Amino acid sequence: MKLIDGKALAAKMQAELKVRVEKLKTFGIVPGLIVILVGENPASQIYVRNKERQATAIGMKSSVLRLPEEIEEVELLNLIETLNNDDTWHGILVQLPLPAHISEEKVLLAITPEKDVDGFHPMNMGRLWSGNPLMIPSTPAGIMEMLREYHVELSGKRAVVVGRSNIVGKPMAQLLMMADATVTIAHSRTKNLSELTRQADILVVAIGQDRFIGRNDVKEGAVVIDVGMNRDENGKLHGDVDFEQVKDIASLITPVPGGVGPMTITMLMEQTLRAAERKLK
Ligand SMILES: Nc1nc2c(c(=O)[nH]1)N[C@@H](CN(C=O)c1ccc(C(=O)N[C@@H](CCC(=O)O)C(=O)O)cc1)CN2
Repeated sequence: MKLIDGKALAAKMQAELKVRVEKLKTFGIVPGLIVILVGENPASQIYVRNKERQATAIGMKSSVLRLPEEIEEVELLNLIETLNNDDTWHGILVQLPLPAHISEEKVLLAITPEKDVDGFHPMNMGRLWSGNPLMIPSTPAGIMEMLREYHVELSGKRAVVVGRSNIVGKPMAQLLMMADATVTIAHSRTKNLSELTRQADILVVAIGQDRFIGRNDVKEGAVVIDVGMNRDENGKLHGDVDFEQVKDIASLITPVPGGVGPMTITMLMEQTLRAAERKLK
């Protein structure tokens, strides 16, 4: 077994992004990312702080708008509209999850697709599925970078994605398909799931269930990517894959923490930089 070190790859990419940011600044463009956080979800607060820190560390302009939990949906939509028209910001993102009284669908639709660095706007999702992406959701984009970095051959390989969310499962499947893998999407209602996962050369698990995939669900030599982040009663973080059971079966495996997570934020920086670089064209 070899570990896929997401933390190390993210650090390497950040150094490369910093160079690109400096270059863009010589053309008078300072890439800007604005993050909107509604409420006080403790995990979201950490992710948002990390996004701001990372953006600043690579030389980008960054700000976080912290809004009260009880903000009205219309107020949030108006704010997004103002940011859509503000040239300071090349990337706008709304941290998820949102409070229950706010429609996630309406909010994501309000962000102009050119600034939607999360790639969650239906137009960006559609463009990805049409094979002509503008913005790609950060988690699957980061996974593709990891597979590239570790020279994982995808063409003609059997990939199984467990999870069908708009944020990870669906875009992941499409990116793997664009790389000529033969892709199956499985989910919580899939019958005989293990039969499917055992056929996977590349297994991506994003089902949100603690250590859901074990020894008997993985083919010998498979590449296993774990998107899960589940905290146990002691606060210890576990993936959707039982790392201890699977580590000696897989040829490559991502740890949790230190695998997919760090790449998610770095790919967000990359998308923001790309959005700013488009201003040159
Ligand atoms: N607007 C968005 N909201 C959310 C997204 C997203 O991509 N866009 N994804 C997640 C949260 N998320 C980024 O926002 C995120 C989650 C986790 C990590 C990470 O680095 N995890 C670490 C472990 C952290 C810990 O100890 O808790 C790791 O895996 O090593 C980065 C980003 C939902 N919301």
